[in-house]
Amino acid sequence: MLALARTPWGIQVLKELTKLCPMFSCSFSKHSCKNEKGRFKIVLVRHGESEWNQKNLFCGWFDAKLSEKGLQEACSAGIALQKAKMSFDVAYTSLLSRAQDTLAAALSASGHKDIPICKTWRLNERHYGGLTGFNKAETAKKFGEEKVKIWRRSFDTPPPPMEKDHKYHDFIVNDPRYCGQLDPKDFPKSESLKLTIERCLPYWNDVIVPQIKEGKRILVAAHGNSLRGVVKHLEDMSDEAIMGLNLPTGIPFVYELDECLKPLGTMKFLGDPDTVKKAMEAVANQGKAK
Ligand SMILES: O=C(O)[C@@H](CO)OP(=O)(O)O
Repeated sequence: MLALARTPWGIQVLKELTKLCPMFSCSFSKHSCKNEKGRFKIVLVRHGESEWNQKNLFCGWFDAKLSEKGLQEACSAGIALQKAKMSFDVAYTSLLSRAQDTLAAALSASGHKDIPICKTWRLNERHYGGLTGFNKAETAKKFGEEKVKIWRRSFDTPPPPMEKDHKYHDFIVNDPRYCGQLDPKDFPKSESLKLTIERCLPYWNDVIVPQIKEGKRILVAAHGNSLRGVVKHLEDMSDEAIMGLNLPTGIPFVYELDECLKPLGTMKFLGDPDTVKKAMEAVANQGKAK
């Protein structure tokens, strides 16, 4: 079976078989399913509003802090988790403060004390390259809304690269939080959603998935685009469909997963549907010229 999976035509055969019988992929996945009948659950949350979200700036790997509203959103996320009676054994987040601070506030507001927290650059926001620090509405005015939509939401068109003389280049590349995790020569210069998924998925598959399969209750606090990557993967969304997804800040969403980690439906937000809808539209509209 493994030999088959190593050849391109073998991968195709396995994909076709998997479509016919989802259990097939489960039985031959790297980690076998522990709970044959049961369902798994995973909770994901985009960080609360950051100071750069508030100013409508492309942020990416710049370490913007939470705004006051963002901190409140994070606390409300925790209260929503508590109301939904969600408890967690382990949490995952990025190396960026806005995600870590959201996680800390949400855990504390939901009454969690001292659960292990794993931090990885692989859950960072997508790198916004040369656009980092620019105002989204002004960029749309300059280059057109269509171009900005492609930079923000297309699957595989990365924004222009961040050159060495970019205002924020050295802040990011010399940031000590990456020491031991990411070699300066491996720093992205800009990332499309496709590239974001390529660096995020190995962590998802190798670290988070085995924990889900062990029955661990997991909370992931990350970013608009790293989470869009996870959602695309989980829901097997097309490159076109994912363009339409804008995640709101600070509202947790839950996936129920079957024994093969396929979602049993789409994401369920722990929030009032009208508020969620408006918050998603507001994120989409950030790229409109004012
Ligand atoms: O600026 C960013 O890093 C992201 C998330 O805030 O923005 P966008 O929604 O435009 O991808």
